[in-house]
Amino acid sequence: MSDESSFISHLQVFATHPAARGLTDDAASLTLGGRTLILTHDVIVENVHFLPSDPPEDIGWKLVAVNLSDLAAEGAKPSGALMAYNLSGDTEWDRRFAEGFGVALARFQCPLIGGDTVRAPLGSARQFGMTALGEAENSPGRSGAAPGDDLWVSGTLGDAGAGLRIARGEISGPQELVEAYRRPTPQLELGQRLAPMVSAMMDISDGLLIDAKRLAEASGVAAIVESIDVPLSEALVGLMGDSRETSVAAATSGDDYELLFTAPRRSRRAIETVAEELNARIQCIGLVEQGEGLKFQEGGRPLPLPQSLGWAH
Ligand SMILES: Nc1ncnc2c1ncn2[C@@H]1O[C@H](COP(=O)(O)OP(=O)(O)OP(=O)(O)O)[C@@H](O)[C@H]1O
Ligand SMILES: Cc1ncc(C[n+]2csc(CCOP(=O)(O)O)c2C)c(N)n1
Ligand SMILES: [Mg+2]
Repeated sequence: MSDESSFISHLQVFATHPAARGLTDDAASLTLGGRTLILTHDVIVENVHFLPSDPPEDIGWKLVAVNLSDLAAEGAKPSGALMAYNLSGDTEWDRRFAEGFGVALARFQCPLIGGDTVRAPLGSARQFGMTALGEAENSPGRSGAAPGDDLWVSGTLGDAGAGLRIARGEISGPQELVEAYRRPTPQLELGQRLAPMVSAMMDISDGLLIDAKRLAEASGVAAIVESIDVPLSEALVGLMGDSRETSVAAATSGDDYELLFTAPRRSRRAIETVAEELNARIQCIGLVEQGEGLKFQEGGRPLPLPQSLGWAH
């Protein structure tokens, strides 16, 4: 168990309010006066979530995107954001961060409604927090996947993981992949449209395999992931080749901020129609079975699970 999951399990003992949903979901779901408020809070830290060399505008954008991605997973429409800022000691850097933060809020129609600003000790790592609030009529959660359901994913995976390696100078490759790392797009509209059709949904922040395992655990089922069906972009295939290694890296690198969801087979057509209407890419990458845990396969034949299924703090 990672330090992160062990710490969350200490909190789970007393987070018994129904809104906490056992701390197993992407966001809290608080019912107030007959309406459902979805709440999430994410922090991003220098050298953990972003690089010191990333443009400050992109870091501001990323803070918004990673939070709104948790709202997307709950099918919520953003209502507002609160932001926690540590002054960096460089006023131009701070201005550029605010610019990117504002551009992202405008793009995803999420008003800034408050926050807090402090000065951190000189030389400490930059870190920023945001609370996002949204409203949802249906918020699927992770616990409703049932045997026989299809397992779906939106977008392409692994682009941000490769982009991070390019940004770090470990490999050279197209800027498009670096952009996927620096400027993820939360799938808000897709999440809102899919929410009434799916049995479970979450966003992929830590990696397809680790997140699929979490979804399966929350639902008390087994998830089967087919490596051949892991959606890869042309840019990624062009750089890394269309191999098992590329699919495994794409399924474990994280930072994708795409949606992972399950739905009964009878909903296939309706799901594809929504994706077509939104011009969104979706791919059926496996299925849900009775049992527990995660199974990884290639062309139907079992593959050993990679040593690391994804990111854990
Ligand atoms: N310090 C904390 N206090 C209260 N709840 C927490 C804390 N840290 C995590 N949680 C809760 O634990 C659950 C899992 O948190 P986590 O940040 O891993 O969310 P996630 O959606 O799986 O990942 P991501 O935020 O990357 O999308 C969530 O319900 C979250 O609200
Ligand atoms: C500089 C740098 N090194 C590594 C990574 C990879 N990474 C860090 S946290 C995370 C999961 C999402 O975070 P959380 O679980 O906190 O929401 C991933 C995939 C990165 N983004 N930047
Ligand atoms: Mg999440």
